[in-house]
Amino acid sequence: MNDMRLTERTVNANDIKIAARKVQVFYGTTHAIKDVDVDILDKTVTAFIGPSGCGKSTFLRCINRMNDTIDICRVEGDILLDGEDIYNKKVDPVQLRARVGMVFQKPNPFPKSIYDNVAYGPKIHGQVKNKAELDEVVEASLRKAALWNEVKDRLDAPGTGLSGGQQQRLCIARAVATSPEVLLMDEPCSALDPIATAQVEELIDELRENFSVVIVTHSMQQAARVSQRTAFFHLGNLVEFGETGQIFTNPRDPRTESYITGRIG
Ligand SMILES: Nc1ncnc2c1ncn2[C@@H]1O[C@H](COP(=O)(O)OP(=O)(O)OP(=O)(O)O)[C@@H](O)[C@H]1O
Repeated sequence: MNDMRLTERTVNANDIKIAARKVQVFYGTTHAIKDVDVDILDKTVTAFIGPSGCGKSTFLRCINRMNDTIDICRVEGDILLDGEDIYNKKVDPVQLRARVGMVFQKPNPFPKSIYDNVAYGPKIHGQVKNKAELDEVVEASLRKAALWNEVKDRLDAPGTGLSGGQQQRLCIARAVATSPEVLLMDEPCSALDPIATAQVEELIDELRENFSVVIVTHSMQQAARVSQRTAFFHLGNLVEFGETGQIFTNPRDPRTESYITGRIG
């Protein structure tokens, strides 16, 4: 823990982007998330930490309704994006996911070219007028994901032919291409080497200039490096939520302290 570089950055925007209230999640009879209230701030990186199985990914998936795709999963309570209930019947989950993008633990590029992987979202959401604009979005997104230099000469090659780390950066480029307001990242660096991890962490820091990032991570060093706020989950409960520096240096709950000092997990 000594090499942990605690984030000194202050939170600038105090706007609440996502407000979760009394959120409960069940998989059949398994009660995976219990009464979670949390405010995710705009232009802020929020880290979700906690031992395996505590519900981090489940709660993350509530924020863009990815749990809708799991038959036995039931979500209760309210999740508001800019004050609007994302579980309202009028909300189209596909539109929601353009606003609340997601990067998964395992890179999952489409079986398409590198170019088409990134171009897909802006095209289906009608965000570009012509090929020149699309080219610009593709290049800008690949640059943001620190992948442009490695792929600029082979944009027509299949995305699935890239290395694991490159595929993950391609998925990040795909997610940022629609200019989401919120980006959810579920252990995005677990398939990356230290260099690519550092690039992605840098990218996360840049992304928060424009929107909110929520990252699930098993690495407390990573949480400390990239986030301004940290939420500690344990057995489906949100035990503690606050400024990252406070959570790591002065946790209020003994369960948080045990986890960050390596006694549970
Ligand atoms: N698709 C599913 N079907 C049934 N139960 C599930 C499903 N996904 C998760 N669960 C259960 O929900 C609980 C929380 O799991 P979740 O994957 O959200 O935890 P996590 O904190 O992200 O874990 P990890 O760090 O290991 O990824 C666990 O008890 C898990 O077994």
